Amino acid sequence: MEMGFLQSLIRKKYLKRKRLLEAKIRVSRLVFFEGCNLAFDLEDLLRASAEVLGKGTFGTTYKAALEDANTVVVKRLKETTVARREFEQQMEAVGNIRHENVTALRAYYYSKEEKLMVYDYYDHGSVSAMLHTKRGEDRTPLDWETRLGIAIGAARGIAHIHKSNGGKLVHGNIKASNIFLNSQRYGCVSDLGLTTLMSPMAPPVMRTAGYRAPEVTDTRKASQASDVYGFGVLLLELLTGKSPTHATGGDEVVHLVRWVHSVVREEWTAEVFDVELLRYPNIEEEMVEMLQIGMACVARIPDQRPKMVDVVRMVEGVKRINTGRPSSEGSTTPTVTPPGLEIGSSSVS
Ligand SMILES: Nc1ncnc2c1ncn2[C@@H]1O[C@H](COP(=O)(O)OP(=O)(O)OP(=O)(O)O)[C@@H](O)[C@H]1O
Repeated sequence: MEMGFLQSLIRKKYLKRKRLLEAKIRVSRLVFFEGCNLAFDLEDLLRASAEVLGKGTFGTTYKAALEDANTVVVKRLKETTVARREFEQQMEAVGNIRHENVTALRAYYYSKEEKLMVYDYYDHGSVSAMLHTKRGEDRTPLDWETRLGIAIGAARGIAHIHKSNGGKLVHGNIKASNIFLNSQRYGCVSDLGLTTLMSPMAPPVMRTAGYRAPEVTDTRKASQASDVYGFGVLLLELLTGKSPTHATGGDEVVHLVRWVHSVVREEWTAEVFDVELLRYPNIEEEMVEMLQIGMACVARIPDQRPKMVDVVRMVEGVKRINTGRPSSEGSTTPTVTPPGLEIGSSSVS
């Protein structure tokens, strides 16, 4: 539904405080990051016609069409008690990351009442939408090349995040709705660093729960190892075409990681793969290799998961199988073969 951005900001509980909010919001300014060639101020943003893209863990996300014809995405964060200094520090850490596989944070806004983050808009939608929208209907399937590009790009983006800010940065919310396609059709990771600011105390919603590493469910503390787990679930999602948590027809909710384990243990490995992928010739070996990497990333014990920098080499190696390109200079790609995943058991008929 189209509506003025200001209109959406002040509806419901903000209605009463409309005048106060309008006055206060004009005092603070949008803070832009270097290299951002967008030129607008808060007034423009408030005047823009906005469409709600969705409500997520940390707030509501809008697509805002500015009067200068630029379209941006504005994330309006839920109420949080986080102090200005802490918020600004985290925004600086995130906003200064410039990498082709990480969505650039263009600007942010902080006031006591409002916290906004401004990103580029991706008009193809998220990987989640590409994989799951209109299944069973007439749709163009996400081909294997694109899925490989998503995996490689996302891995590179996460690895870059992990070495940023003195190696201390954690994404904290890896999932398909936070991955987009960049102009080279490689994965691009969005929405980083918010868990640090706003650890959600409420139980995670179902669509987030499937990506959560087991240790995060107890401690609520995301880490680089839990990002690796989330990436592993993303790989399994790309391979199976199934959501991280999905219904089987009855009331039962199935977790993708458990489902993949059980299928691989009890049936042919080939049964796990997305039927939409079966039309592409000669990709079986690559899919099995990718499955092995995914399974290694979702190891239950955090210390047993590979580091993201190694995962990058592994997923890049998968692409080389088909292209026949030599592996990178003396690459020491670790090989991982979880039990029951021998290539011989993967006959796709
Ligand atoms: N830059 C963007 N361009 C296009 N669509 C976006 C962009 N950022 C987010 N979206 C989409 O907007 C919707 C809402 O996003 P939001 O990040 O608020 O929630 P989420 O991804 O579902 O959950 P979470 O808050 O846990 O990340 C999602 O469908 C997401 O894919």
